[in-house]
Amino acid sequence: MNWRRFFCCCCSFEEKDQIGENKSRDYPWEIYTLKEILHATNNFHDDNKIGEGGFGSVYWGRTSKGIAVKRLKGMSSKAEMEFAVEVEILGRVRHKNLLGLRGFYASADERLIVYDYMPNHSLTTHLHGQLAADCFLDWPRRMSIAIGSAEGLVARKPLEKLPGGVKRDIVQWVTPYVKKGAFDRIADPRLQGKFDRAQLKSAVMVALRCTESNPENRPSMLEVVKWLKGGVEIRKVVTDIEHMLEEDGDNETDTDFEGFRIARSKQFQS
Ligand SMILES: Nc1ncnc2c1ncn2[C@@H]1O[C@H](COP(=O)(O)OP(=O)(O)OP(=O)(O)O)[C@@H](O)[C@H]1O
Repeated sequence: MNWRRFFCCCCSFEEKDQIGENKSRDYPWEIYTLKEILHATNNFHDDNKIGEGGFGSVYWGRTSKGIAVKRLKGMSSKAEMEFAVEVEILGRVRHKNLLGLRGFYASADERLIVYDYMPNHSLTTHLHGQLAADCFLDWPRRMSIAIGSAEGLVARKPLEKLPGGVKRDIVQWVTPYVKKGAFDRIADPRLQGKFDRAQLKSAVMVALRCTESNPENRPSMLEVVKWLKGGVEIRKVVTDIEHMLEEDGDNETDTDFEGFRIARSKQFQS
């Protein structure tokens, strides 16, 4: 995108188009002008860049508190979807365990999402990114993060079920191992076998229920929390999924999944 054009465009929009218009106060957004965002991020200066995701770059900014601004690249339908999903989901939840959305901006050629700045980075960074080597998350901490995140999603009633479109490749990868009961092979190799097998099995089964193609069959987040905490109903969930997988048969070729697993292990070892 042409920077000069963007800057001019901001000037003309800044008084009218505010970030995260929140007239109804249904959402806990703060109101920013685009000028504030540009000022906070030093006009999206390279020195302020803190990360790069699949849909755009993320910049650190200074307002009264620290903010992180995701600037979506391109205006593809995928980017539009990412913007809508992120604003819709994070806009509805406000919880200490979830990343807070502070606002957003949308104009003809720009989509910006403003979050609280998280000095400890993302979970992905800790699990697979540059902090994976320095800061190892053991099994109890992983379980407590999973439960904490699910609790964060319970906090907001209208968002009882996760939306569809959750990454299918993970489900495809995990299914053959679940069918064989090979839960040890699903675990992150970096845990070196130090995890609670029953908890892992429950967590995987819950994840499978959450990614069922028919949204009606997916559990509410309240159920997810109960099951992850080891409520008695988890036994039924596990049995149901086992039956479902038995009926489904063993259609997949394991070779593809094995390749995926080896590549994943190498990634963790490197
Ligand atoms: N609120 C934030 N506070 C601090 N750093 C952040 C924040 N949001 C994102 N980042 C940094 O920017 C990086 C990219 O984030 P982004 O959300 O764009 O992508 P992602 O979640 O890593 O991947 P994808 O876009 O594929 O979902 C993160 O890995 C993280 O290091």
